Amino acid sequence: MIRFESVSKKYPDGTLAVDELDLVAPSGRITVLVGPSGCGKTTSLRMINRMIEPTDGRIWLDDRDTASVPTHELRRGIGYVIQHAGLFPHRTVVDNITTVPELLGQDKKRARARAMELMERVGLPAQLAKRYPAQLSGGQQQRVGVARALAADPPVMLMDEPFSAVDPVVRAQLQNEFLRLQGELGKTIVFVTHDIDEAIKLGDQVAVLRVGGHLAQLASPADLLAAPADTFVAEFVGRDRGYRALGFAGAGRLPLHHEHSVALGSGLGEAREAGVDGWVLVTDAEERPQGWLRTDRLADAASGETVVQEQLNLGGTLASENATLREALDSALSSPSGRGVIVDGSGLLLGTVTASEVLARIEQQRVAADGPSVRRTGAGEAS
Ligand SMILES: Nc1ncnc2c1ncn2[C@@H]1O[C@H](COP(=O)(O)OP(=O)(O)OP(=O)(O)O)[C@@H](O)[C@H]1O
Repeated sequence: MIRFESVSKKYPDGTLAVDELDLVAPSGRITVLVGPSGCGKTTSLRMINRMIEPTDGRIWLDDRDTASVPTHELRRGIGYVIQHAGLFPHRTVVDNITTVPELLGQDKKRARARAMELMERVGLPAQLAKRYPAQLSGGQQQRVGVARALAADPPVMLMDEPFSAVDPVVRAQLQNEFLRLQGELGKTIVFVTHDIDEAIKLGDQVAVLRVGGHLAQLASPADLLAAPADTFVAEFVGRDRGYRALGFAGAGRLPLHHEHSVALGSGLGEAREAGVDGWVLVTDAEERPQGWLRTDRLADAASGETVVQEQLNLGGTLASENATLREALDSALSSPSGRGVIVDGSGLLLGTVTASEVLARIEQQRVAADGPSVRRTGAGEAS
C-alpha cells in the first residue's frame, strides 16, 4: 500500500504543484492519477520513489515512511515506466532488460534467461532480443520498457503515460495486455495519464486531480461515471457518461431467443428459407457465428449456389454470456438484423437478444439499485 499523507510540493520558483494530497493506493491494485496538463500528476508519482522530494507531508510504503528509506533501497522495490520507454539507445533489447538485475548483482546468465521469459510475457518475439531500441516500433519499445521495469520483480510499479506515444490501435493492445499481465502479477500500480478513457479502462480506482494539485475525486471508474463530485469532474469525465457506465454493469442472464442459423456452405435456398425479417445468421460448422446474410435479396439466387464468407455482413459485434450491459446493447445495436448475438466462452451461438430487451434489463437494474449507481461486472452475475 502507498499512502500520501497531506503531501505538498512547492517548486523553488513558487509553483505549488501538489497541495496537501491525501491518497491511498491499495496493494495489488491499479490506482490511476488523471487530470489536465500541469495538475501535478507526474510530480505526485515521482515523489513516491523520491525522484522528487515533497516539501511537506509524508508518503508511506506499507508501514515505512519513504523519507526514512535510502533512495537506492526504496527504488529497488519500485519499477518505473515512462512515455517513449526511456530505453538506453546503445544497448540491445535484452541488455536494456537485464540492466537493473545485473546492477543488483544477479548473475548474467540468470538475468538473461529471465529477460527472455519477460519478453515472452509482454508479447515480444525472442528474435528482437538483439535489436537496438531504434530498430523497434513505438509499441515494441513500450513493451521493452514494461519488461525492464518488471525485471527486478518489484512489488510496486510507477507508470507515467506509458502508452501515450503510440497509435490508438497499438495503445488498446498494450492496455489489454497490461490488464492481463496485472491479473497474473497483482502489482501495486500507480499509473499517470491525461486520458480519462484510459483511466476508466485501467483503474481499480481513479484519482482526478485539478490544476494546483488538488484531489477533486477518488472513486471507482463506475462511481466516477455515475456520480461525479462536481462540475469540474463531470466535464473532465466527459460526454456519454451514462452509456459508458453500462460497461461496468453485468447484463446478467438475458432472455435469449433461439436463432435459426445456417452454416457456411449451405445452399442459398436453405438460407432464404431460414431468414427472419430479411436476415439469417451464418455460422461455421461448429456453430460459431460468422456474420449475417441478407435473405430478402436472394429471391433470384441460382439453385446450387452456396453461402460464402464474402456475402456476409460483418457489422454486428458478439457479446458473451458474461457480457456487460454495454456489450449486450452494442451487440443488438450493431447487428444489421437488430438481433444481438450472444455466444458462450468458446464462441458458440447461444441465442439472440434485442435492444429493447437489454434496455428493459437496464431499467430493471436501475430500479433495483434504487439510484443511478451501477456495479462492477462479475462473471456470471445474474440480477
Ligand atoms: N522543476 C520544476 N520547477 C518548477 N515548476 C515545475 C517543475 N516541474 C513541474 N513544475 C510545475 O508543476 C506543475 C505540475 O507539473 P507536473 O509535471 O507534475 O504536471 P502533470 O499533471 O504531470 O502535467 P502533464 O500532464 O502536462 O505532464 C506544473 O505547473 C509545472 O509547470
